[in-house]
Amino acid sequence: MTNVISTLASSPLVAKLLPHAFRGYQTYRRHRTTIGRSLFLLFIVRSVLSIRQAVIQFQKYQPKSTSSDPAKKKKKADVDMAFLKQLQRLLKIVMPGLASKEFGMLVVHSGFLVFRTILSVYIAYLDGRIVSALVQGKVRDFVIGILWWMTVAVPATYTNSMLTYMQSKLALQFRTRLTTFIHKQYLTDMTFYTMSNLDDRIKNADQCITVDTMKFSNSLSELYSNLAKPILDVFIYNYQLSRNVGLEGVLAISLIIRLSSLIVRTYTPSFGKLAAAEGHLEGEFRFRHSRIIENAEEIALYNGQEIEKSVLDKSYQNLIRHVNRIFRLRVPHGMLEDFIIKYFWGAGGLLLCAMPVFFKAGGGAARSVGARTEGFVTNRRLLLSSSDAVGRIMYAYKEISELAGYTSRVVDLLDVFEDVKAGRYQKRLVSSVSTDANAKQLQGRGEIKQSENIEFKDVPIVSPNGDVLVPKLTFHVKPGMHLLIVGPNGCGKSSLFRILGGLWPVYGGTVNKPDHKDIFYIPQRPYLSLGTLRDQILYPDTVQDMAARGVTDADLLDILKVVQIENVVEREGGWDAEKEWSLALSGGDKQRIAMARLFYHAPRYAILDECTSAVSMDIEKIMYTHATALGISLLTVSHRPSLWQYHNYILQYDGQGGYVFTKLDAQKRLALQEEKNAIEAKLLEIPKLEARLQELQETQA
Ligand SMILES: Nc1ncnc2c1ncn2[C@@H]1O[C@H](COP(=O)(O)OP(=O)(O)OP(=O)(O)O)[C@@H](O)[C@H]1O
Repeated sequence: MTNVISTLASSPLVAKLLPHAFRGYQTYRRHRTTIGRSLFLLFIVRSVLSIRQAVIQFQKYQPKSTSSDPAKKKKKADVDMAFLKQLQRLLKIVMPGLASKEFGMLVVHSGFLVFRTILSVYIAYLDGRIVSALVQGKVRDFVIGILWWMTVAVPATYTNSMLTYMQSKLALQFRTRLTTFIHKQYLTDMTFYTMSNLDDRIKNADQCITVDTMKFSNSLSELYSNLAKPILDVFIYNYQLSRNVGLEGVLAISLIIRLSSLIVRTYTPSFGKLAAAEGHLEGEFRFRHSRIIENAEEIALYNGQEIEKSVLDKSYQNLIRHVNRIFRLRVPHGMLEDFIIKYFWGAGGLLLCAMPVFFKAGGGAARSVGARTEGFVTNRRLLLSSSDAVGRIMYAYKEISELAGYTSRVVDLLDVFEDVKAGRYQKRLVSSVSTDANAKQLQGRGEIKQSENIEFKDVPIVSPNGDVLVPKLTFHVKPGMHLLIVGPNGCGKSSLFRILGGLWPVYGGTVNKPDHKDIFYIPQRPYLSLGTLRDQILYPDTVQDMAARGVTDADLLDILKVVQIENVVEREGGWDAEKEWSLALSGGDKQRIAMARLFYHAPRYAILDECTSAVSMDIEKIMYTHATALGISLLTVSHRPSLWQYHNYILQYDGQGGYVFTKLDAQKRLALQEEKNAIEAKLLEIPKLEARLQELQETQA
């Protein structure tokens, strides 16, 4: 090392450069304050520019909104009158009245808040007394002060812990009220179905119900603590301060605080809108994940990982791009906020505390050193607490904005509930709707009447996209009739059942139908609920309903014997076994369980929508003959010719909006069967003809 230095020192280049370097250093020493100042100035200018840029960037950036209404889009999630109205609406739900448990908890919470402020003021005076005793060398006063300090710590720490406890309890209580209310709305009037199938506004109701309500409740409860206490603090501390240092000083500093708060508010990005948009993107991301779990088997068999991964990645990228934007916006905003709250107000506060020392305010200049020290320490503590309180109020603005975001998401959900319950749907319609006739049809409303029989009179079948599948449908089913419904794919066969089940609106004509419990529906992929094996047969009845009907496990086993699946009880571990039944049972097992469910309920009418596609012909025969023997009238959708023999009426769609509803007598049945056989034979010919055509083409080439 020494060698290197001596070699360098003796080098001619260094000898040449050294005088320049020395002169440069001398210049720097002479101007170092100027350089320092310039660098500092540069830093300030750079910071201001970056804040400006962030604000411009924020103004340019508008988070995507789900609403199609431009007026709504503009208003959503801002801290304004609309927000206050929305909040008031939710407050009525989470705190139903002055006699509610939540209001009681709020009063207790407020009591703790007041008590803590009183303790803080006392601690400020105690601090002043202790330091004053120290400065004056009064040992006895000092020790007494310390003992009091330790004594006050007991109620102070208890109050702090209770405040945290009350805040969490309140959040939980709010969430419970809101979730209970939402569940009631969501699971009545088929709202869970209509809002996802007939309306486009909320795509991820699960996210809104689970995450957004939780965030709203936490945010509301936090906000109360973060706002109520500082507001109280500001009043109490400022009152104490004005007594100690004079009202003018407190007024002057309050004015400075007010003006600087205005600056901070002006440059605060709309965190509410950003939080609402983040919630929306989180929901989308989660929804895409849940789709993969739902369709795992199909995706795996298609080997569709790559495409699913790209869909997930894209959704995640959208989310983190947005979150990153929020982070970037927070940097300059945090700087501005910190600068004003901690440094600018801090300097103002020191000036205020110095007033009784340098001037006559509060009789300060004439007092002893001990009294001046006591006054200064007390005032400074009061002031620090006061400025901390004002700071909290300022920070709370950001929290209010975020609360506005969560509020708007929850209120949007409630609005959609109300709308779909009243039959007001918002869905992007397909092009065919633009014709006048279709648009008119969508505005109309048909009649629904209670009846013993099922009867459609001039009822249009219209899909949620506004496609008119059948302009006017007329048919009926009475006890003893068994109706077969046939037609090409997508012509509206299952849609008829959706209208009958009350899922789709009746846009015209009259629908006569019996009570909901008299019509039982079995789809191609039967729904299996969470619960025991027994629950699968009873669904939607409960074990209590089963007992009330006088049905025993032995009766259920007899039903399973009819569909030849009684071994499932032993195989799966008894009636009380609980599993994810949709995974545990095969396609055929599921269809047999669904049939067993039908036999247990034995309704007046059964809708069988391709529900025997996975079982053999023998089982199919048993199912149909047993259902008929139980006196159930069947409405079957099926492409299987083997099923025709069990029906005596047919509703045949032509796929162009037309249909035929007629008796299916033996002759007609035979004719239809022959026609079907002929078509199937022709279809079988097609591959042979294609192969021959290819042979000929190859020979030609
Ligand atoms: N929830 C929905 N939202 C929008 N369109 C729908 C919805 N459900 C069904 N449709 C549309 O309604 C039309 C009729 O559907 P439907 O299920 O009644 O056909 P289908 O005759 O039973 O056909 P398949 O024989 O293939 O089961 C289809 O074009 C379908 O795309």
